[in-house]
Amino acid sequence: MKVTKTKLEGCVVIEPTLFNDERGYFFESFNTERFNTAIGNEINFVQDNQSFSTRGVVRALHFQKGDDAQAKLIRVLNGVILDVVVDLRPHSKTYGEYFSVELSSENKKQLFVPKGFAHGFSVLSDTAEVLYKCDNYYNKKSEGGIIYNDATLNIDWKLKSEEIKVSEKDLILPTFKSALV
Ligand SMILES: Cc1cn([C@H]2C[C@H](O)[C@@H](COP(=O)(O)OP(=O)(O)O[C@H]3O[C@@H](C)C(=O)[C@@H](O)[C@H]3O)O2)c(=O)[nH]c1=O
Repeated sequence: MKVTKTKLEGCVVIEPTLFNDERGYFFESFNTERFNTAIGNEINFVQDNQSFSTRGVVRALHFQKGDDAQAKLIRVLNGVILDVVVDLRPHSKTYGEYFSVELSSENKKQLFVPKGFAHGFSVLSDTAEVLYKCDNYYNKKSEGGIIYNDATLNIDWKLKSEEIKVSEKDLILPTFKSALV
């Protein structure tokens, strides 16, 4: 497996080793030992989430607060997404910066996002199924978020503004500046 660091310390892109033969392909989509070695930390994933979305959907930008903060490992079963993370760690040298990467069923890339980041994605294919592991359980009371089109972050979701579809819940999220005070 190939592990590539990103400009945001702790966020890494993982590309599993693929075994092709006349039947098709095989790969280990997750291996605790290899994963922990790759990121240099011991992560205990406790919840898997799967979502299906159509082109233009933007699910963003989400995080859980305090003790409920979640590290996530994201991959795509079908389709293409632009996965986006924003560094919310106050003492980080990349605080307030974002990183994006295309994850697809074709490239089989996975993005590991440690605690301390907001996460979201846009759907660039007709449909997309996204699967991600979390190292903490969902807690509605701890949910936090930032509006997807925040002017300070200025995220390029690789979609035309008229095709973007956002949930009612996500449309009323605060700005980056007001979310963190
Ligand atoms: C996230 C989550 C939601 N739910 C429920 C709450 C709600 O009724 C329904 C849909 O929830 P949401 O609208 O929050 O789903 P969604 O907008 O897909 O939220 C997810 O977005 C991506 C980008 C993330 O990073 C995730 O952590 C999560 O925040 O599912 C759970 O039961 N468990 C969970 O872990």
